[in-house]
Amino acid sequence: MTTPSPSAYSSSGPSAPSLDRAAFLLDFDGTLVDIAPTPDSVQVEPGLIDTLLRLRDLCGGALAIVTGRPIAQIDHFLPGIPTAVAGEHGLTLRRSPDGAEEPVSASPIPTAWQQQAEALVSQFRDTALERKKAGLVLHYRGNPAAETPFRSAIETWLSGQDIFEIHPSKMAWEIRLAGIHKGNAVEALMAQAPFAGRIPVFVGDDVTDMDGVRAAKALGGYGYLIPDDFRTAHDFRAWLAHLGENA
Ligand SMILES: O=P(O)(O)OC[C@H]1O[C@H](O[C@H]2O[C@H](CO)[C@@H](O)[C@H](O)[C@H]2O)[C@H](O)[C@@H](O)[C@@H]1O
Repeated sequence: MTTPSPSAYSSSGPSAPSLDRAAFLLDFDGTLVDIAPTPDSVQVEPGLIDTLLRLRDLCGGALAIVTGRPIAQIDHFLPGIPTAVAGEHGLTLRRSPDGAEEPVSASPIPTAWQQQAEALVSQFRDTALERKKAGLVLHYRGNPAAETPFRSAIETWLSGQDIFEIHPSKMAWEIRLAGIHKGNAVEALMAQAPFAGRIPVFVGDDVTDMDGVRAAKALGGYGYLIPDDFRTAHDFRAWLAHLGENA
């Protein structure tokens, strides 16, 4: 597939296809919202909802959020906004606003790991355990001294098995199912209406987003990372607002 030629929307910032041909697949934390001290304390900037709604209309509904968070959290922060949501780095998928989250047959995290994770975070102030469908996150943003002990504990739990993997996140260590990544979600969404036949534009900020970038580019689209392609998440959101305003 050939790379599409950019349109006039690229006047400030990286190139994008014209909105009537584009599909947007966007990361949440560090991209649509700034990184905050805790997962619950992120702030949706005034104007972002209007920007996303305008964009969704102008690109025929082809707007998806592809996040590491559970889908329910995107519903909380961006209620009714995206057409589709892929959660937990591509493990979970809801293909349409009124559709159901697709059932996932995945191994749950062993109870022993969950119990040890609870005990571990209780030993380090200002740390947190986040539970997911088939994973967990040990957050140490509030106490960086926990980084090494958290990693060591996870490595011990994971040794001798290949169902789960450790992944670095921003001031957090995550356990995920092996083989799950955002690239799968991009491919799945781009195969269905209203995304199919459009040019994917994926934007993210973290290691987990590199699979989304690769998948979008492999489909003949665009993949951008903050801070490589946009200096900050704020710059990215300004670019996004510009796309909507000039259509
Ligand atoms: O794929 P994303 O939408 O970027 O989600 C990645 C992870 O984001 C969240 O954690 C990160 O953001 C928090 C809020 O800014 C921050 O406090 C934390 O230190 C970061 O690691 C979320 O909690 C995770 O579940 C996501 O996987």
